[in-house]
Amino acid sequence: MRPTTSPPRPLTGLATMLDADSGTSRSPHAALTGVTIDSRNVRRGDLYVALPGHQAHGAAFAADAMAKGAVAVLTDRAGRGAAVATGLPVLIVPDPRALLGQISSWVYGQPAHDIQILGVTGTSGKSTTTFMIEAGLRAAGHTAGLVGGVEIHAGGVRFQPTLTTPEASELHGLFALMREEGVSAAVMEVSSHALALGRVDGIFYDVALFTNLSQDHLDFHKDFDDYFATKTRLFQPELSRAGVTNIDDRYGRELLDLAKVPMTTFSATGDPEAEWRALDTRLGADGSAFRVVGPGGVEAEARVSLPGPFNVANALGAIVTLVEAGVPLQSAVHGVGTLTGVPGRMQRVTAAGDDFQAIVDYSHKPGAVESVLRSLRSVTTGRLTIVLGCGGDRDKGKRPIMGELAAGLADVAVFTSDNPRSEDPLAILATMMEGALRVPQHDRAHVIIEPDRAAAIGLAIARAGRGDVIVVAGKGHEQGQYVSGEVIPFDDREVVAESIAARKESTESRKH
Ligand SMILES: CC(=O)N[C@H]1[C@@H](OP(=O)(O)OP(=O)(O)OC[C@H]2O[C@@H](n3ccc(=O)[nH]c3=O)[C@H](O)[C@@H]2O)O[C@H](CO)[C@@H](O)[C@@H]1O[C@H](C)C(=O)N[C@@H](C)C(=O)N[C@H](CCC(=O)O)C(=O)O
Repeated sequence: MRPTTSPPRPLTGLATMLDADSGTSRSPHAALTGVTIDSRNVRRGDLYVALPGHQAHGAAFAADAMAKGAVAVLTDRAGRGAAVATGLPVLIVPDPRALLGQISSWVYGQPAHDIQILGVTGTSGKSTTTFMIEAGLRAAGHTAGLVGGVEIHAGGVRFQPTLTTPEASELHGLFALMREEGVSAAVMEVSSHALALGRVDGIFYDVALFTNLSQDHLDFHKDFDDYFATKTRLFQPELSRAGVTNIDDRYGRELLDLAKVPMTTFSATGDPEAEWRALDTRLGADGSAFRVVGPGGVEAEARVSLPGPFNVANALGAIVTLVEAGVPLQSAVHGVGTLTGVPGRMQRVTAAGDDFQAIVDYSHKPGAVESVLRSLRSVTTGRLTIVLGCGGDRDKGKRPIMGELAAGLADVAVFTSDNPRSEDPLAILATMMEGALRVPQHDRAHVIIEPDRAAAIGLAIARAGRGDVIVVAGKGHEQGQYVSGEVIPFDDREVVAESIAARKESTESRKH
């Protein structure tokens, strides 16, 4: 699979004549075949949209965009000078980002109108649920598409994304690519950044799903209320036809009062108030079985091949979303049950014969860390070890919470670096330790501080005993570590596999 900062594009954009008069343009008309906000990704025929940013103004790259073949520039007053200097046709508007979705949709020939689109929002479970929904769409005979933080599937084209929800210019290009690939229905993760920044403008969701909400992204949102309010925007008639919500989650229940589209409720704990419920749930180490009961007494036997109660909630949310989108219940249940794994989500790295389990998981938020530890506890016969860190230059409030959860729920907690960015890793770990110390000593995990992530993983694997479960949390499918402005190649799954091999080698050499 191709990792990319420059995603594949549709073969054909809609060549459209743009009337623009910059006063200095060489040509008053330009044929547009694409849109991009990043000069590094410009293709011949693109409209380059120069946006103001945190580091720079996009207009600073307008000349670069022109050299790569951009045929016009859309920007704001601040970007005018540099944009006009290119000699290209220039459009000046007060807020170019506010137009990005509609313009991109128009340039690519409104591809999102030709595809049934389902959206998934919430703090945890978005990626796994989108993979489940995609499997259900396929089971119902759709050529399916998927857009999310782990992978993008546009029919036969698959690649790795840079954002959970792409910018609007990229997103409409993706839907155009999907249309070319014959995709009839697609599911996508909708992040709160996307809703706040208008990345999904010009998209209409047939059904939108809310999974749950817990503390995250407070570096971007003013406070938790702002984070929740942003999520609720998806459930307004401008963006979606219908919604599905998890009423086991406090915010999923509150959403019922805030949504302005018809909502369907579900509960994985069998709450009688929910329209759809999971009953007789049987949790197992490799997955769970449960009975889905819906309105009018409809029911089906469901199976999810991913462990933990949170995957029962993900599966039920996926099934209800599929049914609301017109997929027959039996196809939805069958499709969801066929999913056997999502890269970097509770991904087992140890082999069947190993006497301990090593799992890599993307959990990097308090809610996710808590549910991963609670569900792994139920399948651990030995000690439960977690290796985790907290990102630098991001939501600092979650650091002590993560430290407290790890120290309170695991037997061994190894605190290590996870994208320290510009911060001192030891300073981040010290704040996590403050949280760990809130746990009374007799209940507290054995806490080890090792800022070198590879050494931390190696240490956890070397100490593993029979029946132990080691979860390496935070990175999941990601393949880099952000350190002081650089991305250093790092894949937890590879490092875990290498540590297991090193452990085997040292056991063998001790035998001889
Ligand atoms: C912190 C943040 O949100 N940054 C976003 C922001 O970057 P910025 O303001 O720093 O941009 P900048 O570097 O100043 O550049 C200004 C403009 O010049 C353009 N540029 C820049 C350099 C160049 O050579 N050529 C060029 O054209 C840039 O594309 C940009 O439009 O504007 C960019 C484009 O407008 C975004 O892509 C970028 O998202 C970054 C990559 C990011 O990491 N965002 C994260 C936080 C995010 O969106 N996360 C969510 C949620 C994840 C989840 O919960 O799963 C997501 O949906 O992924």
